[in-house]
Amino acid sequence: MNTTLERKEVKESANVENQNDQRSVKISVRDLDLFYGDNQALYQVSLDIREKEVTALIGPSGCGKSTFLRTLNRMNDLIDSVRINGDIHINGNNIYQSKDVIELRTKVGMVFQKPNLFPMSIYDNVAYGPRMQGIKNKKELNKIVEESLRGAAIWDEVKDRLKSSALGLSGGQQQRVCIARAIAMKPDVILMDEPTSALDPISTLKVEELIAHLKKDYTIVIVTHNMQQAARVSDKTAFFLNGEVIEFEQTDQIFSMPKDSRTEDYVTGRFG
Ligand SMILES: Nc1ncnc2c1ncn2[C@@H]1O[C@H](COP(=O)(O)OP(=O)(O)OP(=O)(O)O)[C@@H](O)[C@H]1O
Repeated sequence: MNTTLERKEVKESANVENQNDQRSVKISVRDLDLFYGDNQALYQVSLDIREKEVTALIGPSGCGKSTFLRTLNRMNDLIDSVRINGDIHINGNNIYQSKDVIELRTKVGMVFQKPNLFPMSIYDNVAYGPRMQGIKNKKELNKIVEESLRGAAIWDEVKDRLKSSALGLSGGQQQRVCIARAIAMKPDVILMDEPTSALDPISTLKVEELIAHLKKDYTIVIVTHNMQQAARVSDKTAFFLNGEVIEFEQTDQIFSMPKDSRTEDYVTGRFG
């Protein structure tokens, strides 16, 4: 039987280097610890997220999934008590050494659990970010808005009501407009924190189809409580428990042949 140390080494090498992976590493996380004041929420997280793949983060409530997701675009910086050790490189740049957090959040977009559109028209919601970046030309904005709404598979549903309030759309439509708003910033990476948990099954299916489509162009990291969803949409899955990554592997392996008994217990519904 392996010692704890040997198990840790096996786990870490599986997390960070898999010879079968052809795609290049987009996000590299090493030895990441995160504290809220005196409480540690993440322990020595090390993993590589590859470009144009969907990576799902699963695990029981409070295990650190959302905390980890938020480290990837420094959203935790907004919380005073947070302290972080370790490194995160995106496209080879150490994001905690860079001063330009706005640029980081442009490149690493985020979609939240509940749609959070502004109380303005559909058009203005999607054009908001590009306008903030200084794009004023009407034709250029029209093009960005149309391409983003098409990219989020909602153009046909809203093209005749672009000037109407975005808040008049259904929850599922609003969530796809949120995705369009993220796409309008031309990100590299899209983070999704339980993006379908407030949606009905049909809207959920549409967002899942959209995720499958988006991964042609974007690297996606998604937190989900729904294990069928992780199995349906993701290429890789990381299982978190008590702030640690217990196992990070190809999704089909996590669900059919997990290496760690704790992963198996979780994916077979024995706890969580
Ligand atoms: N803003 C915060 N201030 C202090 N502690 C926090 C804060 N946010 C999260 N925590 C703590 O960090 C730990 C991890 O929480 P986190 O929300 O990341 O877990 P999670 O796996 O995403 O949970 P859930 O699935 O319920 O959303 C928990 O113990 C939580 O109480």
